[in-house]
Amino acid sequence: MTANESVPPSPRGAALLADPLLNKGTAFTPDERTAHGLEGLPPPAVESLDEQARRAHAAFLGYDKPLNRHIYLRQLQDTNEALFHRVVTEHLEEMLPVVYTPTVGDACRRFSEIYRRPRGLFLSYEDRHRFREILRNRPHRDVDVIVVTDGQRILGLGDQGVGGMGIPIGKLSLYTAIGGIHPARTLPILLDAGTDNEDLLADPHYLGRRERRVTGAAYDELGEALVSAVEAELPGTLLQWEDFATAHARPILTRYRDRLLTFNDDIQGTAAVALGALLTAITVAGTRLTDQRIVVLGAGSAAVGVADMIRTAMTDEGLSPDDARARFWFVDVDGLLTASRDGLSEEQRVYARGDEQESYGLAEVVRRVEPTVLIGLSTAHGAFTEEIVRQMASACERPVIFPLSNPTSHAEADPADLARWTDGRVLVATGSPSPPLEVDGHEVPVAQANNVYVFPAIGLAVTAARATRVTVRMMVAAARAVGRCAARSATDGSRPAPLLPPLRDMRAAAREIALAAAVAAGEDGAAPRAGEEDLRAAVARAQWSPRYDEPSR
Ligand SMILES: NC(=O)c1ccc[n+]([C@@H]2O[C@H](COP(=O)([O-])OP(=O)(O)OC[C@H]3O[C@@H](n4cnc5c(N)ncnc54)[C@H](O)[C@@H]3O)[C@@H](O)[C@H]2O)c1
Ligand SMILES: O=C(O)C[C@H](O)C(=O)O
Ligand SMILES: [Mn+2]
Repeated sequence: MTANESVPPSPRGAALLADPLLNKGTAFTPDERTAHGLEGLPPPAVESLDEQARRAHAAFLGYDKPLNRHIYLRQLQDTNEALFHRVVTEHLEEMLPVVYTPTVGDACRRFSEIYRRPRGLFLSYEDRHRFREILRNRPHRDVDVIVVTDGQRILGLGDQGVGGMGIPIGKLSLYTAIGGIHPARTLPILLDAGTDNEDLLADPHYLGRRERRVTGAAYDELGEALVSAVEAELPGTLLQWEDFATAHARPILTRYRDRLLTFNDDIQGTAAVALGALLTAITVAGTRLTDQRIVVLGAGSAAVGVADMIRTAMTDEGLSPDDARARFWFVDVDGLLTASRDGLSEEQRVYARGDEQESYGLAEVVRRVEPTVLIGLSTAHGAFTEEIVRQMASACERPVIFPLSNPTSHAEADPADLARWTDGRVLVATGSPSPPLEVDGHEVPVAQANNVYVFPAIGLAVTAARATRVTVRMMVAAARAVGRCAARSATDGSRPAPLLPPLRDMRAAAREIALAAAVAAGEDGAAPRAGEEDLRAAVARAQWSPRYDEPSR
């Protein structure tokens, strides 16, 4: 800071209580209350953070509906960040479905109705020439992680316009609660390109641009305006792309992955968690990755991203690229992807079958292929029917079935049905949280194969290792680390086994996954070289635990 720039005065009194990063509420001590002009403002009781957290948890439980619990927690976050994160961290299993998927989907749908206070930045197409200036209005100077969406493909719910802001906010809450990125160093961004959702366009309360989405060159200009503003104003910040429609997701990633520190969570984060869960599943099943026959329902950016990473792992294990490709059958809304189909993108064409002429539907593909693995990223609720699952299970001892579409209302199957239809032989993971299964009188948790196992760890990795790029090898290393963490908690004999580490151990798992990605970053020249023990220490240091401290602002 130069002599001419003045340090902004620390807020006092009511202004201090209104700053969620400095506010301690009832935890301000009598001395602090005197020193900062707070006497008489909070009620007389002086509480510790733990006491506040217990009271907040009781208040949370006082709401019955998940959306009301979400609103309560968001309001707590906007009032007192340390307290919010303490409560979420301590009750991760209970609160993840409320802060995040599936309830965040409702919060996005009803964004304009439940809106209370601004958070992050809204960048509109009209302002594209002034993004750098607007970025300077960000609430905090130094940012480690940005999550940006344009709201066009929110979970499986389609175009939510500015309502999509719920997703970057939710994801960044978990960057903090799990990855330990300081809340002051996170920035959610909503890129407002308009909306094609007729209900929103007609809704008098809609809070976004009431215009149709810009497309083509204008859309590309919008993305470029964001990237150049971030490069100029926040160089070195991790930029995570989230819930972009498939038509934009991959082109954006291809355009920017070698230019700045960036990744697409739906393509790469999803892939890493799916591969991690698959590696555990085949360990439990006692089979080899290179022997799997994999049917994928859905051929959007998430599905192709998952197959691409599994394919990389297969070639790492000795399969030729062509043989690895031949292990996959993709089925989308028009049926099997075949070489004779028109309109496939370059990434999809990789998986188009040359040996089949007809675009059979899923049931027929499962009958012909006898898959060992069935992955759903289709948004098609209930698409893994009893007939299909029984057919698969008749030809495979331990069918691996991952209905990964979110939220729950779009999942391809319910794990309890899968367990019934396979006599408990299924190895299952879902995208949204699922209640535990009853197997032989025991409760068996169902793994949540959601990119939440990966993105907070990637944030922690790049921050600790001072990485400048997110490389493919970093993501594959993260996936393998997810698998290792899970293998430790998977029971070998029990049916079905949990395929991912328990949510309560996620902060520890995030450190291990981050370490693996950080080591890979060094090997790839994407971060300064450092020894593993130094990196382990750097990761541990970088993981902030929720407490009252002096945030860097
Ligand atoms: N578990 C996770 O971590 C995770 C991560 C990313 C995405 N997802 C979920 O994956 C889903 C898809 O995401 P995307 O970005 O790839 O979406 P997308 O809209 O780009 O792709 C959907 C694909 O499914 C196909 N499809 C649609 N209806 C179908 C049907 N009835 N039968 C067969 N195929 C059908 C479409 O043809 C398309 O190929 C979403 O529900 C999203 O929430 C989950
Ligand atoms: O947001 C999630 O829960 C996972 C994933 O990013 C999705 O788009 O479904
Ligand atoms: Mn997503």
